[in-house]
Amino acid sequence: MSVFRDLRKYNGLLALVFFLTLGNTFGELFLPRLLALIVDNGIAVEDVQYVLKIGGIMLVVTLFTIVVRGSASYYSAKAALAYSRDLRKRIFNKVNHMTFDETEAFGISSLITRTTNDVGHIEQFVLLMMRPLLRAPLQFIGGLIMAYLTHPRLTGIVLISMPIIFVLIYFVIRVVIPYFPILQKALDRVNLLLRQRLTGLKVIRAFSRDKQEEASFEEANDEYYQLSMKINNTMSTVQPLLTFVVGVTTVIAVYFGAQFIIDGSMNIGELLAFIQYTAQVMTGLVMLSRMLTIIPRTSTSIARVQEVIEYPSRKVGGSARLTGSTHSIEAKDLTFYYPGANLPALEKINFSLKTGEVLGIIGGTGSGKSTFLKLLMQFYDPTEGELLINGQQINQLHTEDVRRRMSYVPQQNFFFSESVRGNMQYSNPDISDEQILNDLTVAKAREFLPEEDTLGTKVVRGGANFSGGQRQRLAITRALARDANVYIFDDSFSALDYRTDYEIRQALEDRLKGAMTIIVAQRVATIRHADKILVLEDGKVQGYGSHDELLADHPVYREIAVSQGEAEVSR
Ligand SMILES: Nc1ncnc2c1ncn2[C@@H]1O[C@H](COP(=O)(O)OP(=O)(O)OP(=O)(O)O)[C@@H](O)[C@H]1O
Repeated sequence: MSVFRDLRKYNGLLALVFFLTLGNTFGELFLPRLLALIVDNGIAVEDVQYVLKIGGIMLVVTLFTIVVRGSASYYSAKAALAYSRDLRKRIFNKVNHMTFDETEAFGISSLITRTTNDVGHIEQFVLLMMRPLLRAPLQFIGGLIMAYLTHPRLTGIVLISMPIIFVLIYFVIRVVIPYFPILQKALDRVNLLLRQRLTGLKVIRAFSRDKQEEASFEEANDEYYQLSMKINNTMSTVQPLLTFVVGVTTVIAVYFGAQFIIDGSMNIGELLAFIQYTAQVMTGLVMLSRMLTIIPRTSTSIARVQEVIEYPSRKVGGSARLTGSTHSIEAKDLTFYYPGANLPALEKINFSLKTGEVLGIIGGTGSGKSTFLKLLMQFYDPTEGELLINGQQINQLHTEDVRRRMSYVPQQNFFFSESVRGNMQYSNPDISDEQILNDLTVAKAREFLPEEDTLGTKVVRGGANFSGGQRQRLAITRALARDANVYIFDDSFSALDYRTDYEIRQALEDRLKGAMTIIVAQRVATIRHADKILVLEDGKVQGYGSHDELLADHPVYREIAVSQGEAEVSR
């Protein structure tokens, strides 16, 4: 199973744990034998020297057993924890390269549960496999052999209780197995609701949905509790039943052992040792039963983790490398369908853009503007037609080369809870303070930041300590911080007042002279000075040209411009 692939790295530790556990079990099997010798050959004949000698050996064996058991426990924990760390990393790396829709298909909350809770279950299993799984059969078989060597006939009598234990375990496992997948799904839902509560806080408050959210959470949480209780109740019946069987077996051993002592075929010391071996055999069985009950839970978790790490993630882009800078972008009948969609989100788009030019994209909601940007940044490959970068088909180019030359301001801004400087360094780790201050000035972000320690100003996660317009200006600064060939602004001026919008665009024009600029907007004012404007509607190009050309030739554009008071031709 590929989930366990990383365990191979710890073969050395596993071997060490194996030998330590072997030593531990042999030590434990040896002790009752020594006890029998002390009782029968020492105490019974009042030989103090013999008692002291065997007592000394018992002490050494006990110390040895303690040391090897402690070491086995330490090294097995070390291997299991290192393994689960590697597994979490593997899942993270896999998720890190998934596309948006792939992540959504799993569900973000489920991916979190799989990385934490499910990996935790597998870690527990690995820990159990290393020691108890070896110790249990060794104790069981070793105990049986030693009991047989002590008294074969009594061993035969004791063995009668074994099938009862197997039947018990079998029934419990059959009952609980179907509950585990449902239990993990219930936990996914608890996580989903919690996540929704934390990220959708404002919406929940604004619509006064706190009570409903609490009710939904309580319902999901209770479902998880009920399922856990059902599993727990079934599992917890095993332990007392097993203890009962073990107790009865011991009584049987003592009863028949006493008969054998009377008829002279057994000594008292041998009976004492025999009882201890019986206890070891039973402990081995109880341990095995616990592991068997953990298997269904683990197999559910293994399946869930395996599903992520073996997911055939859609590969975007190709292996061709881009050399030099990106100097032209061109679309020829570019068409795109989202996976599983019947209608295209973009249909037969044509345009071309060169260094130094600005492309404006305008269109109503859902017209395909963001989709076009996603194709450009290789979040998806085009379905039909061509999207060319420096004349090369984008789906043949390496994503790293394509994205490295682009800088992007998304529609929904996200910031890390770090200083302004830290957030800017996210797009360019080598940027100097002076450059950041310069870019803050271009994006008119400096004016709302304190003069003292401007770059050390704390940004709360998501940028929650700034207004919508301020966040847009910080996001523009972050995009400028990167030394790119293509700057993309996805509706990045929408929260700005007209004057600030205008001033920033003026400053950007100068700053981005040597690059390509793509501005997506709903406002004509934001894109009217672009060299070319693409007018999109329902994924199709309704018009393509400069502001003046479009005003003259395209009724849709003219309509939008008139409605926004931007119908006069450029000065
Ligand atoms: N991940 C997705 N899976 C399936 N369909 C999608 C996905 N994202 C967007 N769409 C669909 O593609 C079409 C274009 O969406 P897009 O986000 O590109 O619009 P937009 O012009 O950017 O709109 P807005 O201005 O509202 O952001 C819409 O009909 C939308 O429902």
